[in-house]
Amino acid sequence: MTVHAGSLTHILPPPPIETLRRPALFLDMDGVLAPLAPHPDDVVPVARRTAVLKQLIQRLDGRVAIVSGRTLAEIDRISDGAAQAASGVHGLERRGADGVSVRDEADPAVKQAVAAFNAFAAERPGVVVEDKGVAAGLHYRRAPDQGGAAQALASEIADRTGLVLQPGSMVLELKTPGTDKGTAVTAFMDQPPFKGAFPIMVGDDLTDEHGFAAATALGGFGVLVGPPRETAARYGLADVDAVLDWLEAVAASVSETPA
Ligand SMILES: O=P(O)(O)OC[C@H]1O[C@H](O[C@H]2O[C@H](CO)[C@@H](O)[C@H](O)[C@H]2O)[C@H](O)[C@@H](O)[C@@H]1O
Repeated sequence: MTVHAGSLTHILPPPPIETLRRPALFLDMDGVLAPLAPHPDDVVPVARRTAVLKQLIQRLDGRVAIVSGRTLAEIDRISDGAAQAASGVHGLERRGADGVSVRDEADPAVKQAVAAFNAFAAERPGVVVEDKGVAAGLHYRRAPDQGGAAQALASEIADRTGLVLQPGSMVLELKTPGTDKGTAVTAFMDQPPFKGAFPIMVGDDLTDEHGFAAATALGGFGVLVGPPRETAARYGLADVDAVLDWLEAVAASVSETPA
């Protein structure tokens, strides 16, 4: 899917709460449900996040999915197992509300990418490699001066192997081709309990633009978390605390809405 981000010249308004009818929530993890941290392992379960996820899943009859670049195992670790429906590694891993998981077959070139990333990181303190099986991540948040060299390496591997280069927040990922967060949202919306509901994608990264576009195409909207930028999202929230406040308000409002 091609993402056409709209032009943005103003701060986006917060998403509505009381007027939502049968919402389906698609929630990004890092930068949305959890604040960014120096290392991926630094992100740990938090009681407030786990509680609101459980409450929403119950009150929305299961229409809540975490849609992340992390693996399903990482999503489960950070959310304390609260989320049944989830998509990991930008749509390459998917688990429905029924608990059934599928994972795309890894492109064999991912192993080459992991080896090249490990060799790169071995000589550069602070650079972290994440092996996600179907994708490889090269993190330079703790070594920002290595961003240019990391970009050159990842681009060269992508050009040579056909892996998809996915830039993120101080990370470069090389993915098995075929999916993104938009395909994940679309696939969820074709299945119970999401089918026929009003899709809302909440995200912060460029990777989330695919989810915003998919939610919009299916009659819903996107919510951009963080500073204004060119985006396909219609609404905005300032930060993780504002996201959790909004989710708690949605949960409270749903509990008051007659079935
Ligand atoms: O789609 P998301 O849920 O936003 O996941 C995107 C990536 O998140 C993780 O990396 C990012 O968060 C780390 C912890 O805050 C941070 O240290 C790193 O710099 C960020 O890029 C995760 O490690 C990746 O696998 C995800 O793709």
